[in-house]
Amino acid sequence: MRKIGILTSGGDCSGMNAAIRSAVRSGLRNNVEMVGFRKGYVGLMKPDYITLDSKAVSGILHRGGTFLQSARSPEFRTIEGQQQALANLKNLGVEGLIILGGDGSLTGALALHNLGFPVIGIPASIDNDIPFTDMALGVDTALNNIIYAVDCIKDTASSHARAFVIEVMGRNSGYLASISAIAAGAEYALVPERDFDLSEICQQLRARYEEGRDNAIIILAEGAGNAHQIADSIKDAIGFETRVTVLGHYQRGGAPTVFDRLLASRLGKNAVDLLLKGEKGLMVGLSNNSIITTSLEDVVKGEKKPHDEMLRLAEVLGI
Ligand SMILES: Nc1ncnc2c1ncn2[C@@H]1O[C@H](COP(=O)(O)OP(=O)(O)O)[C@@H](O)[C@H]1O
Ligand SMILES: O=P(O)(O)OC[C@H]1O[C@](O)(COP(=O)(O)O)[C@@H](O)[C@@H]1O
Ligand SMILES: [Mg+2]
Repeated sequence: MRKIGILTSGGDCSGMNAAIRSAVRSGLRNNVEMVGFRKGYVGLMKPDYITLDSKAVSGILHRGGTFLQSARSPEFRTIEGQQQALANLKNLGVEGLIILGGDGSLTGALALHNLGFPVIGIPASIDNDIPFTDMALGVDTALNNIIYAVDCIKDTASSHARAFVIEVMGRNSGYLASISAIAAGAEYALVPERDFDLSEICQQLRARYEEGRDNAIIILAEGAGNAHQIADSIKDAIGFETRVTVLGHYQRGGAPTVFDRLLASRLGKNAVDLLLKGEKGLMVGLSNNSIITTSLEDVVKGEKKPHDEMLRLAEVLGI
């Protein structure tokens, strides 16, 4: 293989830059020309690309976001958009493509694979909603961002005897909410995967209040409800003073953690190795601290299940 392309698609996350750097350096070491498409599938369809030499990827390992930029592209969902991308790849002499992104981007990767183009996917989304990898890129950094914010909010919640509803991202996944609730010692994690009874929660908060515990942290996954409505319900039911903090895109940026830097470096290199071995239509992932591969078809069909042990742990801790 003489030329490999790489792109970052969907919601950005910390670790994307580190993965690009690793893939580029691995490719160059094998005398492969590396090109980066800008703004995900948008750049693939235009085409908008840059040649990536070793210098182009220096100084980016520690930076959040993606220097190739990312985008969501409705046009790429159409067969016309995909054919356009394919034609550009052929014209440019690109023989393999590495796609970093979440579940949507990997569905796009499968579409290219099904059209006969060699593709390897790298799971990258703070939502951690991609099956066949314990962790996607960016999840660990996002969790650390959340924990820092929750620790800060806990201080002021305690000073003012308030209940805080802290909304975290995750689209339809409660992963960030449940794991950060465990790690930050929150009182509740409200997630789409588990039904909750707000009146029961209010009763429990009142009982805690009567015991002298006059502040609480409720971490709400964005897909599980409306933070302001929940805070108002708590206030109306028990008179507890409430505040809402929506952490928003703060969660997605910042210097990647050591975990994300290492995972990114491992996945980037492995993606190149696979293409050079003639493998295609696969996603690289992490399982039991080893790099594994799964067909993109299984990834797209699969569903990420909440980890039983974590659910039990949350239960034992009363979250
Ligand atoms: N079913 C699909 N077929 C082809 N491309 C898709 C499909 N779903 C998503 N994509 C492409 O992937 C992009 C990113 O997907 P999205 O779900 O927004 O983010 P993420 O990849 O982070 O989950 C979309 O804007 C679209 O271009
Ligand atoms: O950045 P946007 O376009 O506002 O999208 C926000 C969404 O992106 C995410 O941060 C990441 O999701 P994806 O990885 O699927 O793109 C979600 O948690 C959130 O719902
Ligand atoms: Mg997604």
